[in-house]
Order: sequence, then C-alpha cells, then structure tokens
Amino acid sequence: MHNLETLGWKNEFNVDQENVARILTVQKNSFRASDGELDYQAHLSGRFLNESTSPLDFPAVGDWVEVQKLSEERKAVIKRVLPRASQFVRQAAGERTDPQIVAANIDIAFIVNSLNHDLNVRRIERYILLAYDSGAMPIVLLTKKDQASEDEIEEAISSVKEVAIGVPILAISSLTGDGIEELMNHLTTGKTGALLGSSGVGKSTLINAIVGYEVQETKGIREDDSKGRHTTTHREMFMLPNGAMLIDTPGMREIQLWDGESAMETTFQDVEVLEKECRFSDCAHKTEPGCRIQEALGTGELSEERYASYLKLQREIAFEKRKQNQKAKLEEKSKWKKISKQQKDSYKYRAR
Ligand SMILES: Nc1nc2c(ncn2[C@@H]2O[C@H](COP(=O)(O)OP(=O)(O)OP(=O)(O)O)[C@@H](O)[C@H]2O)c(=O)[nH]1
Ligand SMILES: [Zn+2]
Repeated sequence: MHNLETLGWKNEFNVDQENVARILTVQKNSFRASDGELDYQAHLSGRFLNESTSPLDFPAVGDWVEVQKLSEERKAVIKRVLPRASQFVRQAAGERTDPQIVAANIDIAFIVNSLNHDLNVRRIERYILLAYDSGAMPIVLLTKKDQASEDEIEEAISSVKEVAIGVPILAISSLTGDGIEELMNHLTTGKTGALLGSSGVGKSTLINAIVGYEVQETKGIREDDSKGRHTTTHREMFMLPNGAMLIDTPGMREIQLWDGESAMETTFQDVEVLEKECRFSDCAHKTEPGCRIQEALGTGELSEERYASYLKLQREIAFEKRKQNQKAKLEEKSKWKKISKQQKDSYKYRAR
C-alpha cells in the first residue's frame, strides 16, 4: 500500500529515488525513517554537527531526507533534509530563543479539542495562526462527541466558528466512530495530517480508531481523580490503511509563537477587512470618531475579545521578532569576537 508516492513524495528534488526516505519518529538523535517499503534506523551525518546548524536545519517528523543506506541491515545515514513544503514551528519550551519544529510537510493541521472540557477559542485561534503560518490547512476537530448533548455540540461549533473563519469544524467520536468518515474525506491517500492539541483530548485514541487496532498506547482516565493520563511522549507518524499519514504529537500545554506575521491576515480576515474599511489610513482605531473598528466593536459585529486577541498576537509576534533579532546580533558579535581572537593569536604566533 505504501510506497514513496503514497507517502506524499513528489519527485522534484533531483535526488535518486533509491536514496529518499521519510522521517517517522525522532528521539534525541535517533531517527526512524521509511522508504515506503522498509523502515530504517537512521543517524545524522557529520555535516549536521556544525556549530552554526540551526534547530530548523535538523530533520523532524514528516521530513523527506536524502539517505545513504548502509550495508548493515536497515541502517542508514541522513545526508540532508530535502526542502520542506510546510513546517509547523513553535518557540522551544524554556528560556531560550530557539525555534522547534513540531512537524514538517504537513498538508492538514488538525487542531484537536475535546467537547467535554472547556473550549478555549483563544488557543484555537493561536493554532490556526500557526497552521496557516506553517503552510498547512487547518481543520478544527471537536472530539468526544459521545459525551456532549446536541445543544452543547451546536454551541461549541458556533463559538469556534467565530474564530475559525473558513476553517472546517468537525465533531467526532473515536468511541462510536461518528464523524470519522467525514474526517477521512479530508485525509486522502498521499496526504499528511498532524494532530495538535492538549494532553487528554483524544489524539492517540483517534489514531487507534482510524488504524483499527492499538498502535498508540492510550491509558484510561483514572476513576479516582478523572485526570487524563499523559501517554504520548514523542512525535510519531503513522501510516493509515488508506495510504494517508497522520502524525501524533504529545499534548502541548502552551504553544508559543515563533513567527506568524504573514498568517495574521488569513487568520483574522474579519478584523483585517474592517481595518481596510476604516476611512483613516493611519487610524489607531482607538478614539477616532467614525473609525470602522470602533463602530464594529460598538455594534458587536466584532467582539471585544477577538479584537483584543488580534492585538495581543500582533504584539507577541513583534516581540518575538525583536528577541530573535537581538539574539542574531549577539551571535554575530560573538562570532566576530572569536574570529578576531583567532587572528590575534595567529599573529602573536607568527610574530614570535
Ligand atoms: N468518551 C470518549 N472518550 C474518549 C474519546 N477519545 C478519547 N477518549 C478518552 O480520553 C482519554 C485521553 O485520550 P488520549 O487519546 O490518550 O489523549 P491524547 O490527546 O493522545 O493525550 P496525550 O497523549 O497525553 O497528548 C482516554 O481515556 C480516552 O479513552 C471519545 O471519542 N469518546
Ligand atoms: Zn479606525
């Protein structure tokens, strides 16, 4: 069923097909890759160990890589990462200013939320922004449909609709199979999807339901405290029976933006249209009489929360950008310091 084509391979990189594989899992510096027929245990070639290699240059789940297969059975060396069609990037956890690739070459970013917990539309908004920024199409999945009433489902869908303009919203249940067929209409042969969302929303259970058997270990909710157990610990790509791929990711509690500037327009189409309609080209949209944004806020056409969220994300992106520029400057400085020290040292040596 799976060969390079069904894995989504498009032969546009000018690499011999023999030497192409797709990354299925990453654990530290150990990779599992598939050429569509066989799995390979792969490791990085020396060129990745260069000091200046950015985290974005390393292979991630979903990447197409050029490999050199070794004579040792099912071992390979990764020579390079082929250009990505899309990459889902977030700010790495912790204090550092580093990007982290959640998944590469994703066609559809499934933003997964559970119907039996509080829906956080602000978080969904953020994920949609990241999805568009990555180059993937977002789809919002509302899981555990079997645990919500018709009214609750309708209410959830309508509140998500307000922040997910033009984005498909599907309510599904992995328990009853309700809605899975509709989901699979999107995830067709050769397509790659990624499941993104908090821990316990049912990502692994969904993969099991699609694959039809237990591929991802899931643990039941403990009855005593009804907390979902954290189960997924690393990203992994699964091949589905229909020839599509689905990437499971560990639950992400917070997702910090890395970039997203270019995706703001698509994510906040409603706000941007109003801004363009404003007759003052340099309007701060605060107190100007006759301002279109103020008018829309007044009539409720645009909700205060949505507008506040728009401004907040805009500020956040600008802040990240400044931080990244600052970091780049510091790195440049330390590089020149090093070079000038080397030059001095070599001069001292020659002078002696
Ligand atoms: N009733 C019901 N329960 C579900 C459904 N899907 C998942 N669950 C339950 O929700 C709990 C968490 O599901 P998981 O699939 O482990 O959640 P996850 O999103 O993979 O969580 P992490 O791996 O921690 O990121 C488990 O107890 C599942 O049985 C569903 O459609 N209906
Ligand atoms: Zn205005």
